[in-house]
Amino acid sequence: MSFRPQPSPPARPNRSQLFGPGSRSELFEKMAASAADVINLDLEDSVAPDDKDKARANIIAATHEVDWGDKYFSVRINGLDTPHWYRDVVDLLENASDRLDQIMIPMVGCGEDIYAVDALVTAVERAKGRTKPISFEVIIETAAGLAHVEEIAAASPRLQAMSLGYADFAASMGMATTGIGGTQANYYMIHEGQTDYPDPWHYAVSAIVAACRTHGVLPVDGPFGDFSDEDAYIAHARRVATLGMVGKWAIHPKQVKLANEVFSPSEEAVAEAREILAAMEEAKAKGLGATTWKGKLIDIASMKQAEVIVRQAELIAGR
Ligand SMILES: C[C@@H](C(=O)SCCNC(=O)CCNC(=O)[C@H](O)C(C)(C)COP(=O)(O)OP(=O)(O)OC[C@H]1O[C@@H](n2cnc3c(N)ncnc32)[C@H](O)[C@@H]1OP(=O)(O)O)[C@H](O)C(=O)O
Ligand SMILES: [Mg+2]
Repeated sequence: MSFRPQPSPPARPNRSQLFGPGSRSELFEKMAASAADVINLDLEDSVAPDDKDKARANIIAATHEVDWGDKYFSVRINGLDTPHWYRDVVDLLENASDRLDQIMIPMVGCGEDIYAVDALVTAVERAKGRTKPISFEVIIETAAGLAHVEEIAAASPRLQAMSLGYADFAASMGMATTGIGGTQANYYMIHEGQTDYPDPWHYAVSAIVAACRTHGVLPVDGPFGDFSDEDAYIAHARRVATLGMVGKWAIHPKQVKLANEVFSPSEEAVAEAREILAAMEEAKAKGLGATTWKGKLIDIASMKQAEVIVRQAELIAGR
């Protein structure tokens, strides 16, 4: 370990983030009744330009009128290259209730983007005497965002989570696909007559996870567009969970259950993790730093791996 310890991310469940357009207020009660850990009401791409004012008003009303239970409540504002974002921030911070937990900033390209939003949020919080600080989530969905991912992860103490936005990311990178996440038919290898479909998103996912883990931010996987294909959603979610992501977006309510299942450690995994911890405690008591468990090497690093699983299970049990 470096002399600088790795900070822990916020201790709250973030397995599933259910999205809904701010312009479709008829969905809000259904979203509140869902099993999602996080709610993302949208002011950005799922809201037409002429509907932005109405969507803001709907969301502000929803912070006062809808019972969101213990869900983390987040609103996606418009990008900093639009004329909409400052009004999103000012209207929300001046008029939303304290139920507003988070602002999600899309299309971030550098640390200064976060600085700009932070300055505006801080000014409105002070002016209005808001005592509960608003947290941030950012979306990495441009080439610049990925190139500056670590600077972005370090940009503000408000930052709690970072997502990968597959559609805009693919467009920004000039990727030859219209798919939103998942396997890409043209990204394949052939070996001895067998076709294999590697993961074209692997680098971006791993870069985001590394930046997040370095700065104590939750790494979250973005949308999977084909909401009719549950098996493909699960496959993608399992892959990114293996790489360190803690949760995934749901752009349709049926994806919430899938995300919650994939990002909750199984009973078997938790039992094994506890066994590893117990075996290592026994080894340590004998003055050993490594031992054998089920015919395999385990050591201090195995304890850290096991602790990740046990911590995640405990967080979810408290949900
Ligand atoms: C890609 C980039 C993104 O920005 S993704 C995030 C932004 N997108 C959204 O917010 C879209 C969210 N989803 C929807 O708007 C809808 O789910 C839909 C358009 C995808 C489908 O809506 P539809 O009403 O046609 O769906 P049905 O299958 O008929 O609904 C069944 C049932 O569920 C209710 N419902 C639908 N959606 C939601 C929801 N989001 N939350 C809660 N409930 C929902 C619906 O009303 C029906 O209810 P019932 O009638 O059975 O009572 C990204 O930035 C990038 O770059 O990658
Ligand atoms: Mg996007």
